[in-house]
Order: sequence, then structure tokens, then C-alpha cells
Amino acid sequence: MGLKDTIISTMNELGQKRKPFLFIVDFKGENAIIKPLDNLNNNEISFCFNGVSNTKDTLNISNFNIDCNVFPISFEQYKSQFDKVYQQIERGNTYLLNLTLKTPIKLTASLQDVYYTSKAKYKLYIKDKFVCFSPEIFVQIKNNTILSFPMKGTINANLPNAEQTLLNDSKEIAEHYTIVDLIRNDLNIVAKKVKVDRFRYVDKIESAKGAIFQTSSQISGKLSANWHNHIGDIFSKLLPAGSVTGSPKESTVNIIENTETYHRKYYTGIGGIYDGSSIDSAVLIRFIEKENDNYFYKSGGGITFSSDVKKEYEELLQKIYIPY
Ligand SMILES: C=C(O[C@@H]1C=C(C(=O)O)C=C[C@H]1O)C(=O)O
Repeated sequence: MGLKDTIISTMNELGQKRKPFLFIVDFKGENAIIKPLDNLNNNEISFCFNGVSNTKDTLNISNFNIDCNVFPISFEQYKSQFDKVYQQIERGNTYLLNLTLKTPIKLTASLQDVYYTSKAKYKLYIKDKFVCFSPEIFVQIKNNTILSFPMKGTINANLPNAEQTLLNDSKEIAEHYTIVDLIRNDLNIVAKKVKVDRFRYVDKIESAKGAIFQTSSQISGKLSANWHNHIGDIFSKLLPAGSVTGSPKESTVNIIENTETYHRKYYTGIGGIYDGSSIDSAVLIRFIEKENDNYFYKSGGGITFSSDVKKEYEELLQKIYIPY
């Protein structure tokens, strides 16, 4: 839990100097890429966060017809992991756990082509490692206010009445309350006057496979004016992100480590930029990783007492898409 000391001190020092930087931190808080923005090679690292980018939109595209063939794990394989999580829920060790997997895919283009052609709020490309096109804001800091936007709740937008079905689903409502409580609690560690500004608003995400709806909330709190000097400490107290762990955070992270059969690495970590006066950051979900010459799509979803294993398996697969 939290960040390695050297990551904390590097972020603190850059903030103290008001030096703009990019930060990318893995799920365990053990590895990070932290680089001043004036020292970035955009062939090695490319980012576009809410329109702020070190690349031009259409540069370098060699292939516009990108698709991925998916080779999902079998339902039985998924169920055996789901059952392990469910046992832990029954024992009371967790009541919301985000179970994730890596699915082999065949890509008809390079990671860099995916970066340039996909459409998402937050895009990040690290040469030969991964591309991420995330819809989920982690934390923003502006005018001494810290804001977080946990996302929880997913439905196929092509189902009849999809948006209302998602909004009325009691399992999704319960899961969303849990995550909002967890993030309120996390923000209270670093901020004052924490409150929920918007509860369960709906985003629509388009892809070649069809659209999905996802629900998020906005929570905010007040930071002291000297927050720039403590950026590393602030992020260390908030990580890993609650929406991709579950609750209660510490015991849930232990169960994740003992249940998941692969390493998340930078998937479900965070990426962001500090521009000298504000911060914008994303949870690194919707994520394709390259390992040797093989590609994997990492995805997952929240499991609770009222989860249905078939629906969770479908959600995992539904989230394997490239948004256009
Ligand atoms: C972990 C993922 O998604 C997380 C789980 C969600 C859910 O359970 O509805 C929604 C967004 C993410 O915070 C993923 O997309 O890979």
C-alpha cells in the first residue's frame, strides 16, 4: 500500500520546484516513470490527458483499420477465480473486490497506432510496453481543491433501456455506494471538507464492438495551499486507487494478490501530469500490454455478495475494446 519512498521524494521535489512533470505509477506503487515535461521523448512516451498532449493527433498513423481478435479464458477458468473471491466475501474479509485478468489478443496494428487512433479522455503509450485508453479520472487538483471521480457500474448500451437498467440495478447501486464511501474516506486522509458533489452520473463509451454505459461520482475536498510541496505524500496516501481494489482496501489488496494469476504491473496504476499549478490524473484501465511479441488486454470488474458469475464474466469481456 502507498508508494515507495524514492517515488514520493521525487514527486515532492519536483512539486517544490513547481517543475511540470509526467508521472506513471504501477498498481503496487513500487515502479514509476516520473519525467519533467521538458525532457520527454514522444516516440518513447506519448500522452494525451484531457486534450493536454506531447503529440499531434494524427502523426505517425500507419494503420487505421485496427481491430483485435480476442481469445478469452473459458467460463470455467473464470469461475474458479470468482469462487475463491466469493469465499472471501462469505468469510467477511472483503465486501467488494475488483477481480482482473489478462486476455490474449491478436492486434492488427502496433501499440503506437492504437494510441493515435483510439479516442479516450486519457491516452498513454509507452514504447514496447503498453497502450492505455482510459475513461476514468483518478484525481484532479486545482485551486487547492482535490477532486476524485470513482467509476463503478457497467452495462452494454445496446440492451433495451440500458441506462435506466444500470441506474436501477440494486447490485450496482450497492457497489457504487461502497466505492464512494471508500474514496470519501481516502480523501479525508489528505483533505478537509470532503463532500459528494455528483452521485452516479452516466458516461457513454463508444467502440467498434458497440457502446457501454458506466456510472461515476464526483467527490471533492480542500487541500492546504502548500500541497505542491507534498504531491508524493498525497498520492501515496491515496494509492492504490479504490475503484480498482475494493473495500476494505488493505485486506482486499491481499486477497487480490493471492487470487489473481498474473501481475497487473502498470494496469490499474495511475498516470498524470502536474503543470506547475494543477494536477490531472487517470486510473490506468482499458489497457493493452506487449510481452515479447504477444499482446494481452487486461480487464476486470467489481465482485460483491450479490454478483452473478455469468454477468461478471460477460463484463470482463465487454470491457475488451478499443474506443473510437
Ligand atoms: C478494472 C476495470 O474497471 C474498474 C471496474 C469497474 C466496474 O466494476 O464497474 C469500472 C471501472 C473501473 O474502475 C477495468 O475496466 O479493467
